[in-house]
Amino acid sequence: MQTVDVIVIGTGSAGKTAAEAARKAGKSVAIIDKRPFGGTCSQRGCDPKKILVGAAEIIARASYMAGKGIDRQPTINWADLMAFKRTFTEPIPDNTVEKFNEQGIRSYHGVATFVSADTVRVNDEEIKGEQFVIATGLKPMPLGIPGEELLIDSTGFLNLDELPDELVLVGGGYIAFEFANVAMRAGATVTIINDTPRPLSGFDPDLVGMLVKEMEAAGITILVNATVSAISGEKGNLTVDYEQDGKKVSVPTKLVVHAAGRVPDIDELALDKANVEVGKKGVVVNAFMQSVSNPAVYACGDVAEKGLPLTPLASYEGSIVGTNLVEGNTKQYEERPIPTTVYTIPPMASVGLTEEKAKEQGKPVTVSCKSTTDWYTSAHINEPVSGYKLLIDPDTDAILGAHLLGEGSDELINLFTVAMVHHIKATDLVNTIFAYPTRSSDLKSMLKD
Ligand SMILES: Cc1cc2nc3c(=O)[nH]c(=O)nc-3n(C[C@H](O)[C@H](O)[C@H](O)COP(=O)(O)OP(=O)(O)OC[C@H]3O[C@@H](n4cnc5c(N)ncnc54)[C@H](O)[C@@H]3O)c2cc1C
Ligand SMILES: NC(=O)c1ccc[n+]([C@@H]2O[C@H](COP(=O)([O-])OP(=O)(O)OC[C@H]3O[C@@H](n4cnc5c(N)ncnc54)[C@H](O)[C@@H]3O)[C@@H](O)[C@H]2O)c1
Repeated sequence: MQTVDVIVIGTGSAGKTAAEAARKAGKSVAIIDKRPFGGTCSQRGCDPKKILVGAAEIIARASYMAGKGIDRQPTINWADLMAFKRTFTEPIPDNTVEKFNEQGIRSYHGVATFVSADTVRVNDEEIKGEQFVIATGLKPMPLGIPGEELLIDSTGFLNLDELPDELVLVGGGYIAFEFANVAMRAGATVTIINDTPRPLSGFDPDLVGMLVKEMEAAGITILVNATVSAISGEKGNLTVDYEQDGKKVSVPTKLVVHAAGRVPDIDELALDKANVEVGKKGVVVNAFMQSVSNPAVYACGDVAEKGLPLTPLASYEGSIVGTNLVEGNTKQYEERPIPTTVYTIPPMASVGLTEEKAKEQGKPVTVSCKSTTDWYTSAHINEPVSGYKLLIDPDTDAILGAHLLGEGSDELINLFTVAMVHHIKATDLVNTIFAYPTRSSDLKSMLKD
């Protein structure tokens, strides 16, 4: 049996970061993954998604300018776009293993399962470790409905060789809204079916309302209060049953995509064998990202019950674990403003407090909310919708929350984040000179409001 100092399960942003830090400090490290090495973001998530969104944005931008100087509308060649996407995703597993080899990290391909508190099995091999890192991410939430096997998940969508001309997305969160825009701009008829009254529930409802209106105007059907209860038929000829306001409805479609949420990927780990406590959102950890029930085990990334399931947080948590593996528990998870963007067309981005949360906390805030569709940054590209909501502390002038909709919001949100993290006041930002005309230069007008 092999024995190492540290066994890392999962080769995504979290696991990789922790493994590399431990190895750099001289620990012997084994890393295991059951899928092609490299994790979700680079192969099945953020990065390939952004390639498809990038193409869809070209279609949208051209459509805004139809009759205003752009004559011929471009179209998406799905097969070519997928081939381009694969030039990014396909080299990742080999490159990842090569990098592990160069660093002296031993890599194992297969499902990892604890057989006891200090031993993990992969295929037929058992590896003994002193410390463990669980970084296994999330998987699509089982829906428990008849015909569930007829759904494809986000990975299936990102690997489609052909895009059918109609499809249904089950769920109304990040994945549904991003994929809906891509598929619609690639020529498909798209329906989003979300069970709650509010899709994209973590974002500001006023901006979500503006986005939904624009996506509907562009041709996407968005159903709310509608719960998918069954899928039937066969590949390419499916029926989706849903219940909306007490009524049962069936819609025919060609493809149904799971976008109804993701849950910790832990079923195969046999965590009970390692005495690792698990909560609803994953492995329960303390501020050091260490299991509260077994100090030899750390968890980071989406699978840890801390922070949002986003790539920058997976790397951040991985670096905390890396330090604590090497130096003992010295680095703690710090709460801080975390920006997030949903890559719809246009994108919507958010950081810090929402208006609802401020009300719940009884916090005095000055709220400004405006449509910016007629501002130059949107008007010069004839963008159909944009807007913002800002929350400022009336006593200290601190920015408490920023919520943005419109082209460039995914970049502008980072400026707000810098201001919040480094305590730059609203007035200081207003007194800064920004390049014009840029979306960042709108920040002054937003804050002066
Ligand atoms: C479609 C999609 C789009 C996304 N877009 C964005 C975005 O734009 N921006 C953003 O910030 N975030 C985005 N995310 C979220 C982001 O991808 C995740 O937050 C991030 O990848 C999490 O990294 P991780 O290291 O925690 O887990 P992962 O990268 O998921 O890695 C976990 C690894 O563990 C492996 N594993 C699981 N169980 C076992 C086992 N028992 N044995 C061996 N190996 C195992 C898996 O195969 C996987 O490779 C997106 C997610 C999806 C699905
Ligand atoms: N841009 C990004 O950063 C990005 C993009 C994609 C995914 N992600 C990450 O991946 C996670 C998962 O994304 P997601 O979109 O699958 O989940 P989500 O949690 O964002 O949204 C799921 C939605 O599906 C609804 N739903 C659940 N069951 C349903 C049913 N039976 N019928 C109809 N609706 C149903 C939920 O109410 C919810 O609105 C996100 O939370 C996010 O952290 C991030």
